[in-house]
Amino acid sequence: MESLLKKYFGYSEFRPYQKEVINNILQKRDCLAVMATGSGKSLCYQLPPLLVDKTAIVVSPLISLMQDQVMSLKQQGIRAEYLGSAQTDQSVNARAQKGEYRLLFMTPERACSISHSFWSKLLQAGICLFAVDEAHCISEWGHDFRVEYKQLDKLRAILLDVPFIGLTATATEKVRGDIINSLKMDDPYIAIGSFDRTNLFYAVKLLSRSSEFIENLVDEFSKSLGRSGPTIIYCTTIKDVEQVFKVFQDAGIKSGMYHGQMTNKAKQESHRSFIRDELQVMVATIAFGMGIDKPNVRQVIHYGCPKSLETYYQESGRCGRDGIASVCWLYYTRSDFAKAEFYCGETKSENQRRAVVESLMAAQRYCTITTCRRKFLLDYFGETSSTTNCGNCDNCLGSKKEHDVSREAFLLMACILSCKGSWGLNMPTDILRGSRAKKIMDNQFHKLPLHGLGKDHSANWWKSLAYQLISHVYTLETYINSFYLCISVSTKGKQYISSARLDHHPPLLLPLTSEMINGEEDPTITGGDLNGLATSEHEGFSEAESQLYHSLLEERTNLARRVGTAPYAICGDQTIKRLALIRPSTKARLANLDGVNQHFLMTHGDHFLETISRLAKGLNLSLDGEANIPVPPTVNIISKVDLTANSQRKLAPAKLQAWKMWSEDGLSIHQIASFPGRSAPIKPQTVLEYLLEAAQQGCNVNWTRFSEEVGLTNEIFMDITRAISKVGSRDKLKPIKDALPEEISYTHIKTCLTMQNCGMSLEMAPSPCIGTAANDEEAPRKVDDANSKTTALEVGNSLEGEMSVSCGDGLPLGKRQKVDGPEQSLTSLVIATEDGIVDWLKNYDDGVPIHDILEHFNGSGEESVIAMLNCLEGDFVIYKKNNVYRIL
Ligand SMILES: Nc1ncnc2c1ncn2[C@@H]1O[C@H](COP(=O)(O)OP(=O)(O)OP(=O)(O)O)[C@@H](O)[C@H]1O
Repeated sequence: MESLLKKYFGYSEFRPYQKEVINNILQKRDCLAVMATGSGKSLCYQLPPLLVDKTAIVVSPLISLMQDQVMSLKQQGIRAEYLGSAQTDQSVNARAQKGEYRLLFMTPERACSISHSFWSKLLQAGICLFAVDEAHCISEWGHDFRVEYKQLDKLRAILLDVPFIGLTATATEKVRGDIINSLKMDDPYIAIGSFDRTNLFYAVKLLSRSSEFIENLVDEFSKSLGRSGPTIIYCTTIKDVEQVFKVFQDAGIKSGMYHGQMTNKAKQESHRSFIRDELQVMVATIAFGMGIDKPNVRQVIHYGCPKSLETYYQESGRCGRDGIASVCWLYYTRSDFAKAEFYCGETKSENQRRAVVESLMAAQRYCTITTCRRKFLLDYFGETSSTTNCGNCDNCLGSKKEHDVSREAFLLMACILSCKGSWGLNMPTDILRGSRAKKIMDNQFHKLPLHGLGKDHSANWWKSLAYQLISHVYTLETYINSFYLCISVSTKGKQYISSARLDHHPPLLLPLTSEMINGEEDPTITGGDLNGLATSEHEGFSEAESQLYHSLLEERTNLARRVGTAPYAICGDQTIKRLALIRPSTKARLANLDGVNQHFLMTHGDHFLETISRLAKGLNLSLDGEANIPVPPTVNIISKVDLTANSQRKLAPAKLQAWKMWSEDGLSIHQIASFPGRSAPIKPQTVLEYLLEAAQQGCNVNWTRFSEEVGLTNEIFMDITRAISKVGSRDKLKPIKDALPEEISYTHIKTCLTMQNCGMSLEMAPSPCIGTAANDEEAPRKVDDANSKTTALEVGNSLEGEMSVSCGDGLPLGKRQKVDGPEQSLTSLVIATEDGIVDWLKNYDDGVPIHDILEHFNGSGEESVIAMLNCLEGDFVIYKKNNVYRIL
């Protein structure tokens, strides 16, 4: 499963719940996935068809959404299409029913009207799942109810044995129940992921709806231009869209607009330009809601509070779907909350009306709280969050000091209680401000002792206080007759009142909102907060890397234009970030990056490698920077010096020091162990291990000298080689030791294995050293092998001049790997070839670490095996995850 994830999507790991959902789908179980926007729900229905080679049907509410998904999937080398009126290719229908597409998208209307014969043919070809995307549209309790979604249950009777999958980012418990019932799901597997979009910064501000505000917004945006990334500005009315769009356009900012009164063609053009990064800003109504699949939107600004908290979560969730830090600003006016009646206009049932009103109230709360906004959102969606300070919203970051508002809170709550009956917030506010309006006089409220006691604060100040009291549950706001908000004092509030008197109140500390401090709605905007975004996106970049990142983004845009697709469909911003940070120089390194899939590598790999190399040179940046993922050295021919230098960097200081003392200073193992400069002597065995590891890592070792020191004779070397052959494995030392005479020690075995690991064949085996610790110049003795056909010494003799052998010595492969005659079977040396590696890796689903691969292919040198692995990786035949190689 992981292999296909890497091959098609470029990712090396599943995100939470993806694997579980996929496994359940494969077992044909219905599933409901409620996972945050941008959490990777799509993958749950995209991967199964590739795993089982059947078609996945995906029902999606909007043509534009389907078109974008199909475009991206095609860029990933996946056969995908959509059925619908906008489909211009006449052959799609016929090909679809033959099962030619792995993913087939359609609207709910289309799904319900498709002929029986289409379904039966496609069923014959194979349907692996029926996914309902944006499944909350099925529920009257959802914020986006669509009648046509309700019809989908009809398909259960046709698509027998096909698992149904509901996917949504926003579903309260009620909505979840509705989805399950409506789709007639049978004991579904339910995955409820976190709603927390940790990369999003949330902020809210009360605004004064004025041209001054919009101009300020444009100013602020212009300051961060070029760094702020694609932005959506959502407006609540078409009039606002047109006004905001005009100001942005007049300021020379590449902007587009999108609303329901535009022609389809104009909407499509606007949408297309935005996803192709031709526009910096899209000013839109909710019509540009879930239809936008662009993962690199960096800011979502709401000019006016949306009609529900679900809508806000969904729209703000368009931002930063690729996981990069992004910003969501909401500017609201109080009049936004007086629209309940308007929003209920099209509702059909009392249930729907209540749902609409409750969601609007929740949105209002979200705007007016002074506590953590993230926590509020999470609580609303039923997720318990332990933190009260997320550190990534305006309320958590702002230094809102608490003030004692006991007197004012007492007055307001006492006034609400005195009014009795069901009044909105205006009534107690007006009473406190000393109003003598008709409604006050008619109700005799001017005679209340509290009348006029709150003159020193504006009406808005009192309303803000009221919202604070609501969010701290001293007061409550409830709807009467669905639309009219009525304020009352909660039990907690009543307890407070009873503990206080007119002239003495226990302290009540609450943070003041900006409008309580500034007095009025504020036409200024955020004061540089939009700028903050640009910095966070470039976290971890040096100046030059940031330049490279932007040039690569530009390169991707140009490439996308040539190919006729959206830049994000070529690869995500995260991938471009990795490219700018790591700057791979070879295909293997490129393949190893998260986000790089086979299609990208094959289609654009060379182009990006060449671009990175050229741009990095111009910016004086080295290639192959430090990656989080360790990358094997791409060695074809590496000189001894290079390799040793490399290895030295990898060795721990103590080991490196031991190796230097032994090889450069000529000290013996014993001398090193008890070297006077050492704070405490170490065991000779430890020194020996250090030296063997240094050799494994590529440091030059004079094996003649080493063998002399450890008493490894030629006979012993041969005996060990034979024992390994008999045992059939090099994995464990004990069985090898048991197969040998007593006098042959573990040290001998380890030395012999290390020599083999270092690519030494018998041919290269240092002859005199394997003699009897005599001198190196001594003529080689002839040692009979078990079959007494030929001798190691005779073969080894020919290389006598190369007694000092380094691993990774750059010797021609053939020369190093050659093992003559019977020695080959005798020693079980396995020579690496690309096919051989692939065949062998096929046996290990969980992959094999490099160490084991080298150990298995003991007939080849480390660098040649790594070079082969690199080639295979670059060709997307194998891939590496957590330093383990697997077949793709
Ligand atoms: N396992 C993964 N590793 C890394 N990135 C992933 C993984 N799965 C998905 N993604 C990426 O996450 C981003 C969001 O994924 P996706 O579009 O599936 O989100 P979604 O949950 O369907 O969001 P929405 O509710 O907005 O439709 C995409 O860029 C996708 O490529």
